[in-house]
Amino acid sequence: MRLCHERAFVASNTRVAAMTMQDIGWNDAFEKEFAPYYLKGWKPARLIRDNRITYGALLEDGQELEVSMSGKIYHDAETDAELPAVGDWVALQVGACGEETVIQARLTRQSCFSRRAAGQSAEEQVIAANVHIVVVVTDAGQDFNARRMERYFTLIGRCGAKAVILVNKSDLYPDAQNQKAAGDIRALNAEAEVYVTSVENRQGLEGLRNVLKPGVTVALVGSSGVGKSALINLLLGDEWQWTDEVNGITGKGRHTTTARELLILPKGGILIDNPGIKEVQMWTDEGTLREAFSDIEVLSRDCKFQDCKHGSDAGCALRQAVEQGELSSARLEGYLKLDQEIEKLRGRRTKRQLIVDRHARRSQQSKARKRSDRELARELRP
Ligand SMILES: Nc1nc2c(ncn2[C@@H]2O[C@H](COP(=O)(O)OP(=O)(O)OP(=O)(O)O)[C@@H](O)[C@H]2O)c(=O)[nH]1
Ligand SMILES: [Zn+2]
Repeated sequence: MRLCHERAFVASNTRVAAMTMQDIGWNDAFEKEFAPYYLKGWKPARLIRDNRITYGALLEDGQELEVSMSGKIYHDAETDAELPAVGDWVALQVGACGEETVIQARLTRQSCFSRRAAGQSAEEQVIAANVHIVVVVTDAGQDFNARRMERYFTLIGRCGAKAVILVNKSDLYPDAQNQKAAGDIRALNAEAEVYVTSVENRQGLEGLRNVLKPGVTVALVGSSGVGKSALINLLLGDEWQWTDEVNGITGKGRHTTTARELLILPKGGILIDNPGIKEVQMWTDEGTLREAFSDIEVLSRDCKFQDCKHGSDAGCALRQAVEQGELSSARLEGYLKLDQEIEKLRGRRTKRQLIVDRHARRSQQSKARKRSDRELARELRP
């Protein structure tokens, strides 16, 4: 079968063209889940671009296809979060000449990096699916914000990914300032890998390079202007110079931050770049909140009253810890604010659930009505 709308993904970059499914994130669990789809003649592919109506999908043979969702996938999804997203593995029914290639199924996500959608919606927004590592880029100056970092950690923890933090632009700040920022970040999350880097001077990047291995999917996030694009260009650029094939990966030369993209790095690793994320909004649950602030949770057991609001309540252990310098007041404020936010989120989620339930009931009723109409019509048929 010849494919019409296929585009060579990496036409003359032999190193990437020789990649395997594992190089782009495939593993045994996906293989097992895919078994019934092989029987239908469907092909596995990873979504590398979200064009809203269509998606870019990368197939085993290195071909990139423009694909669309089947009606079933669209209608079965109760929330946007269930729709295919960049990083998802899907089953494609590849169209013959002139026919569309259609996503017939989405494989179970092994992890999912998501946030609450902007605006009033309580709906989860998937940033990237099947992510192993989230790299947060920040700097020790203007961008540094421990509260925001806490939020990143909450989201990353919920996703089950490893956190790698780059305190970038180190060439612009005194070493002590860079080290202090890195130390503050480590204090928030002992498991995070924190590196002081200068993309400009190509310094401090060994740690990141070490986690970028074939098959490992990395999502790159951070405020605007912290150096994400510069970093991507560096990671891709090295190899581009090697291969003399500057347009090999994106087909348009240097990486541009216009759409969500999944990039296969020439030296191994899969990078998902999310230019859209200016500020991480929370999509989380109480459990994750408690985990992120487990030290405060433990402290609060010493509050005199079990329902202590940690405000002006008498005998508040948290306030006392702040007074004694054992807990930073900013961190306590962050904790209290997150709590409020989750309350609000829960309210919106309940409301949304009601709407979904009502909708489901209505469509059940209308289906039942249609069924009984059909039965009646059949009975009345001469
Ligand atoms: N001095 C210095 N400048 C850097 C460094 N890394 C990046 N820059 C510069 O900072 C500016 C912004 O970097 P970008 O890579 O465009 O930032 P970004 O995170 O991709 O920003 P968005 O695309 O808006 O999300 C550019 O002029 C970079 O050259 C660094 O380590 N040191
Ligand atoms: Zn208290």
